[in-house]
Amino acid sequence: MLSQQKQYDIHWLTGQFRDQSKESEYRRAIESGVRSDSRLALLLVSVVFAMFGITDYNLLGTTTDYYWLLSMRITVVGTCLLLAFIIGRRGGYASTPWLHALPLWILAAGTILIVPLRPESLSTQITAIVVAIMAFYLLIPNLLTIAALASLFLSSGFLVAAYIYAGISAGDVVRLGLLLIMSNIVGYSALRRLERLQRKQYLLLNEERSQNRVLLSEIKHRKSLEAQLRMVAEHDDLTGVDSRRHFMKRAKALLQRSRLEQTPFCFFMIDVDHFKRINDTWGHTRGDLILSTIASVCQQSLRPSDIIGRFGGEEFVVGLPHTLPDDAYAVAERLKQNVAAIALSGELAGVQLSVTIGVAIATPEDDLDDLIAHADNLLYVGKRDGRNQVVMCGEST
Ligand SMILES: Nc1nc2c(ncn2[C@@H]2O[C@H](COP(=O)(O)OP(=O)(O)OP(=O)(O)O)[C@@H](O)[C@H]2O)c(=O)[nH]1
Repeated sequence: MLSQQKQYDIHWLTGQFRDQSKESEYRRAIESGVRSDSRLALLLVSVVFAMFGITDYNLLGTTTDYYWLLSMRITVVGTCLLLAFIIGRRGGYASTPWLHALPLWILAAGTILIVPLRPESLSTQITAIVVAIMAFYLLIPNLLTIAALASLFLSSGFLVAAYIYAGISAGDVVRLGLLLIMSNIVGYSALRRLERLQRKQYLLLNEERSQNRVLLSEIKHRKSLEAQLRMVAEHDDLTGVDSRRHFMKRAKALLQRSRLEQTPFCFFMIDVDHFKRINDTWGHTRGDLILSTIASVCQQSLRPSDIIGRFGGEEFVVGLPHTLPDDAYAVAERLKQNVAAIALSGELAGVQLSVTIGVAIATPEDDLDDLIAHADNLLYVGKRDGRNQVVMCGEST
């Protein structure tokens, strides 16, 4: 809890996270944005710095001092452009903050150097220094500490140069110093506020993202739970075929559709013969195994469009949409033969299995309960007549 609080703590003076790993993570996150902002700001500052060469010419003409100033401006602008290029390419805000600090120090040094070369234009330069301080804090994306140090270097360097080369009085130095301190305080406060706000915004965004992630995984988990529940509800857990409830739902829908489309629909009621004897002889566990083997053989004997469910105990039901009576009869026969051909292994080897099947054909008036009743009656006939047979509307084998 304490370390989590530390992670979210922002230093009052630097405007950075107290937690170093969090700070590095933040810097990495904003890296690409900072890179392009830095590059753009350096390009603009270079253009402005170079343009002041015109005022140099107006004031100095083609004197030695002018050429000194010109060389200085060319050096500063050239270095800033080179740095803009390097920062744009690989100016890692997290790993190389000094690369972002360097242009500030170069610009500050260049600005200070103007004083000894153009001491008579000090009043204009004071305005330029105040603007430069603001630009350091606000225009060039930088860390608060870097901006503050470079700005203090600019302010103090300018004051010293003004005192030595422009010959201003000690009183003027104090007045100028106060003005520059004020500019620094304003710039510093504004950037500190910005740094804090950006970090808080970053934290909120991160929090929102992690909440979204939790929510997504929760949704995923619920969906998989739902799927599992549906699977359990819709399937018989011993045999894997449809549960009775699910089968009835599907069969009702298929029957209704076949009635609407006026297509044939057939229905099987399948009962394993003498299953009580199997249970009594081999026990319930082996009985279960036999039952699920029969179910899977039944399922494999059907088309994918047919549906099969466990009606209860050792009884299965099958719905066959789009199936004519003769075809249904053939399917039931094949199913019966496939069950009879099951060759059990181990101690069950030699156990002969068989099923009796009642096949009902849906008439336009029949609902599902009618079909079940018809198939059940036919199944009863088959059982009575010796089992291991298919019975369909009076036909039997
Ligand atoms: N192992 C096992 N046995 C079950 C299951 N459900 C029902 N049974 C048994 O299936 C047997 C069905 O017996 P009966 O209804 O008398 O019918 P039968 O012995 O198959 O005889 P016929 O249907 O007349 O051929 C009963 O012994 C039930 O206990 C089950 O899930 N597993």
